[in-house]
Amino acid sequence: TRSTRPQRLLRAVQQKAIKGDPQSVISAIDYFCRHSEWAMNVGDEKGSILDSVVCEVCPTTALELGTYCGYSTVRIARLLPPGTKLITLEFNPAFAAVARQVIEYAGLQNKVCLVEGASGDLIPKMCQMFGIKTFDFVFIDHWKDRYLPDIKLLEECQLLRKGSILLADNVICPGTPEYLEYVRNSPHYESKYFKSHLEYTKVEDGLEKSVFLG
Ligand SMILES: C[S@@+](CC[C@H](N)C(=O)[O-])C[C@H]1O[C@@H](n2cnc3c(N)ncnc32)[C@H](O)[C@@H]1O
Ligand SMILES: O=C(c1ccccc1)c1ccc(O)c(O)c1[N+](=O)[O-]
Ligand SMILES: [Mg+2]
Repeated sequence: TRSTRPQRLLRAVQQKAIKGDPQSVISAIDYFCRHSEWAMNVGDEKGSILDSVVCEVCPTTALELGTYCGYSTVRIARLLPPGTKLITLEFNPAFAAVARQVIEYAGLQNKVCLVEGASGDLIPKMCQMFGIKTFDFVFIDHWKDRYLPDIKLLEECQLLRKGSILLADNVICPGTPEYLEYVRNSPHYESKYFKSHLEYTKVEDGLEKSVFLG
């Protein structure tokens, strides 16, 4: 049977990257997506913005909604100091299986906790599962119609604190209009748009960074 795109992406990592070297894993995936097959990773251009926000926040607790093949998971985890954990949620078992191998190839399995399941079910369990009180940083990159309900859920579960940073991918393409309207108009958030491009294309897209004000 034909391989899947995530499986072909994983093979490219295994053939081109150096085991234990996160940057070479990132470069191998970006090369594959530019020259072989487009895939919905945040990519190198928006990835650099993601890197700068992670470095600025220096999170001790971080959450990622939507793992896919683990590209952004590796980007974030490689920047985290020892002792900090990135929790990443993925409800597609086939994608999760590939992501685990990509994360392990990068040597970052001790900084990442990949949980298989739907964000709507797992977010309310973060406290009991991990003893997490609040998240310093949340990267939002799952299906676009879930962005707004899931940040409202994070608020309800009291998983955000004054100063928590939300960084949302694809606010222009494919677009997340309800989410944007909410974080830009709510008195509980201060938002800023980082203009960029849809991964591996010239189409406009960008990231929205929102600070929770409490
Ligand atoms: C765009 S991909 C993630 C890309 C990844 N963040 C990166 O940049 O490398 C979106 C992923 O979110 C997953 N997903 C969508 N809705 C979800 C949900 N409610 N809970 C968990 N995973 C979800 C999809 O299966 C898919 O793998
Ligand atoms: O929705 C798509 C999409 C829509 C149609 C075809 C392929 C992908 C998409 C495109 C770029 C992204 O960065 C991204 O995160 C997603 N996504 O699925 O979450
Ligand atoms: Mg995206």
